[in-house]
Amino acid sequence: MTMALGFIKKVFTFGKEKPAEAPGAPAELTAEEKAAISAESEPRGRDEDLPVAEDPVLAEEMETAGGPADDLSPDDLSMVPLELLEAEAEEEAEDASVQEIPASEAAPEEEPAAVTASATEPVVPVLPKGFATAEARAHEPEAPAPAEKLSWFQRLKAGLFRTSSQLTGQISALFLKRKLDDQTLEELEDLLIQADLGVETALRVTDTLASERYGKDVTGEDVTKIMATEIVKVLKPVAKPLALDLSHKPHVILVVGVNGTGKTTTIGKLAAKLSGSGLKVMLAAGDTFRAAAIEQLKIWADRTGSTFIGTKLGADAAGLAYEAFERAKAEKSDVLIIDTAGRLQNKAELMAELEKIVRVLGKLDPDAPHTVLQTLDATTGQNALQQVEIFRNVAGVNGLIMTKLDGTARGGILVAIAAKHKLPVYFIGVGEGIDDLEPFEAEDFASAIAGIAR
Ligand SMILES: Nc1nc2c(ncn2[C@@H]2O[C@H](COP(=O)(O)OP(=O)(O)OP(=O)(O)O)[C@@H](O)[C@H]2O)c(=O)[nH]1
Repeated sequence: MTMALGFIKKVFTFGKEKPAEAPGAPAELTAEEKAAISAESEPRGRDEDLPVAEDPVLAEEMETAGGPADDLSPDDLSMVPLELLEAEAEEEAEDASVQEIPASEAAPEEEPAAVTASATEPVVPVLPKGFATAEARAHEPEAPAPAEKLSWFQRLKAGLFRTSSQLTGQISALFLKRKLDDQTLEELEDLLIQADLGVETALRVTDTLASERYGKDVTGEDVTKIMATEIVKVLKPVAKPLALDLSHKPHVILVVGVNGTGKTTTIGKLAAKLSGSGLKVMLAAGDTFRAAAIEQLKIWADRTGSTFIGTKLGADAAGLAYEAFERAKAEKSDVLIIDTAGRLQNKAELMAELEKIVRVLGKLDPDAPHTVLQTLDATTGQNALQQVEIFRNVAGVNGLIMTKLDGTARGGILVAIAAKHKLPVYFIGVGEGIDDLEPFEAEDFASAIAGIAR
């Protein structure tokens, strides 16, 4: 209970205190750590420091592992405008000008609340906020204190400032001294689609508005309120805690997504939450494509007190995943999180690798991987919608985490993704720090996009 309370304290004091770490570990990357992960482009040979996994899968299996899932024909795949997506992503990254955040948006500094507990009480793992046991999904700690909530919300609002300021400015201009008619409704629909919210949500907003206010005067504020309400309706069903079935020992989480979307960092943040609540966590470096990714995960394992398993650069990722699962079972780990490569540059290889990982895990437990999480970079806009399409078909993604909602995010796309895919969104990333991962809250997100105070 001491540990559980300790963790709850960390969740409740989010943004106020140093992150949960292994004793003695530094809060930020040290110069050595940064140096260790900086040489990412240089391929290297066998890493003597890392445990090496044998490949339990026959070479011929690998050859037969290619090809898309049933509902994704090769034609579908060739239709995915990959080069276009990548070019778009680069363009978007270049375009993303840094927004100045008003001083009033700054998060206030607060002192963490003191929490005490008896050291003699038995350790009962209580899952962190944002997780639930399979039996009791609703088991969550109490709501955070209002001041803390404000701090977290301000960060999200700052991240979505670009989206909200542009959108609310355009909406106000549109409805300046104009009645609600077909013309304004059409223009509003265009604005909402341009903000990445998707056609479905845009139509929800205009339909509601038309049914309530057609022919009447409306203000920009009226419209943004209705927009926020409709966004909540889309997001609420997908804002769920990540259910862990700890009877699996381990519950296996496979993390997939395009490279650079924040897989490794998110794994580190998840590991911090889970190990901080007393669970035994193992991290497996299944991104064998990049030396820096292996090193980076090892650093996260050290920082979070998790067990690390890696292999040499270029080794078979499925072999590593299989060995990690065997070892996690033997060591009775509660949760095994497997990192993967996300290079979309070679779709066929990526698909073959991900399919093979899923297949070999299934040899040890037909239900594994129990969770397949995809990370999405909030700065990529429309691109993210197609990424979900691809990885859902290839790896059976059953949950999402959106990262980088702290910078110049284009968060509207999460609404379009929720409307289309209806996949649970478990967490959102709001920074590079170890505790910059928050459970996804529909109302907060909708208010931040609509620029509404909460
Ligand atoms: N600002 C911000 N940066 C983030 C967030 N999450 C990850 N990053 C940064 O994004 C960059 C890429 O993150 P990684 O975790 O390496 O991404 P990855 O998907 O594992 O990338 P590969 O290893 O290349 O496949 C790093 O510089 C992270 O620090 C976030 O929520 N906010």
